[in-house]
Amino acid sequence: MNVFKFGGASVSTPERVRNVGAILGRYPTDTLLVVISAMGKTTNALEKVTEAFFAGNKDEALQLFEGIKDEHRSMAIALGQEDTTYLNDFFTEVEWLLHDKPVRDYDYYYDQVVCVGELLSTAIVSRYLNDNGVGNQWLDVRDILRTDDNFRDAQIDWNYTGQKVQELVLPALQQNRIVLTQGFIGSTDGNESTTLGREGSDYTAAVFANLLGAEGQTIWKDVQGVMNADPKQYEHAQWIRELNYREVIEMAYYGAQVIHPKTIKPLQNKSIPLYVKSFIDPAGEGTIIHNSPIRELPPIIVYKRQQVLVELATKDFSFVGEGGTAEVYRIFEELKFRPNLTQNGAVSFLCVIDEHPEKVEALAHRAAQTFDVQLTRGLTLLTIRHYNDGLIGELCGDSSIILKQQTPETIQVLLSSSQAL
Ligand SMILES: Nc1ncnc2c1ncn2[C@@H]1O[C@H](COP(=O)(O)OP(=O)(O)O)[C@@H](O)[C@H]1O
Ligand SMILES: N[C@@H](CC(=O)OP(=O)(O)O)C(=O)O
Repeated sequence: MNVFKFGGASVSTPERVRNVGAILGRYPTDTLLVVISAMGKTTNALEKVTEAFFAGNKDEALQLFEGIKDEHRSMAIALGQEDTTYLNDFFTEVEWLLHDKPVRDYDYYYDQVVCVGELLSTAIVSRYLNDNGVGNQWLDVRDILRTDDNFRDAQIDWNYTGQKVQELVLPALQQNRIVLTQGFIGSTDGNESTTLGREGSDYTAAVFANLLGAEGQTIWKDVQGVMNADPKQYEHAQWIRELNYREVIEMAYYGAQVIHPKTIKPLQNKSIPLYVKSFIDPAGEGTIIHNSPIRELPPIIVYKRQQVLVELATKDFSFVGEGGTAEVYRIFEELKFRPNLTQNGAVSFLCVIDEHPEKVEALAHRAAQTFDVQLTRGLTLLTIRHYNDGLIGELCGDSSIILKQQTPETIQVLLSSSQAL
């Protein structure tokens, strides 16, 4: 039994959906749980619908949603489906909500609207596959994956979900060999939809791999495998044949956008190998990620752009100390926000955070009760694991270094110019 995950890029066009069929055709006897994300950039488009609705712009929200409906209908038609009425139930679920006035918080509405992206993509792909000789059963993951009601960052109830996997997923796999379901979404015990955090479909796949005791999980992407840097940001990026869980969890933690950081733990806990393979070249070797030590790794490079340096200084020249540091972390916890880098001084505390305007403002506002606060925006945080001096010089280029932190394994450099490579 294997778990496959197809991301938004792999189902973004009719050709790519057909390609998913061709990839599944390469595994004619395997039992496969297939987790799929929303098509292309649908999640971003649904976020815009939620924003308009919550801002009270009902007509705009409905109009934006009309565009999403059209795109999905066109996709279904391009895949040879004459009757697209089976999509209407999903559309209606969202439209009912958009006709109301918002009375609950933003995150709740976000999850109720955004979850439809995954429901639509899996419904369309499942039907296409069934029509074209790849028999499969579609499951609504919200009947299986139970979470708490921490909307937009819902936490999984592993016991309940494990029971449902036994009751619903295993029999479906035994009967139909291929089961298709949604990544990224779940549901509370009150049947409210939830989401697991952006790019959370990798994590969904890992949760199922863990609960099913899968032989392996494969993530199908538009790259050859995991590279030592994002090839869109660094032209000399090299493919890495083999990695271990520890290395990947560190890469993801520092911001490498290739695998969702939560994905590794459920796999590591059951020693399930993770394969990252190319949906463009499915016969290619890809990358295998497992538990064993890897002897030689190239430098691994991660850029995080749009960073903000927050300088907190005590107002009366007293030490920051344990109390001040604890206060800063309390604020981070309240805001559900994590610093990418921190540095303690005697009377100051520095942190580097993502440019998330509302959270940055809230952080500055809360911290100003205790500290003098200064913000510097538009910075780039460069992290290199297994670094060497030549590479640091090359990557920092002409940018000035504002902050540096170094261990024998990892160096992090905050650069003044977002023009840095
Ligand atoms: N270290 C890396 N190795 C490979 N790809 C990376 C890496 N870091 C970032 N990426 C980016 O990840 C992209 C694929 O991920 P993504 O677009 O999120 O796929 P999907 O949403 O379909 O799962 C690649 O096109 C590449 O630009
Ligand atoms: N559709 C969700 C979940 C996801 O994981 O997508 P992708 O696999 O395309 O990164 C998102 O865009 O956040």
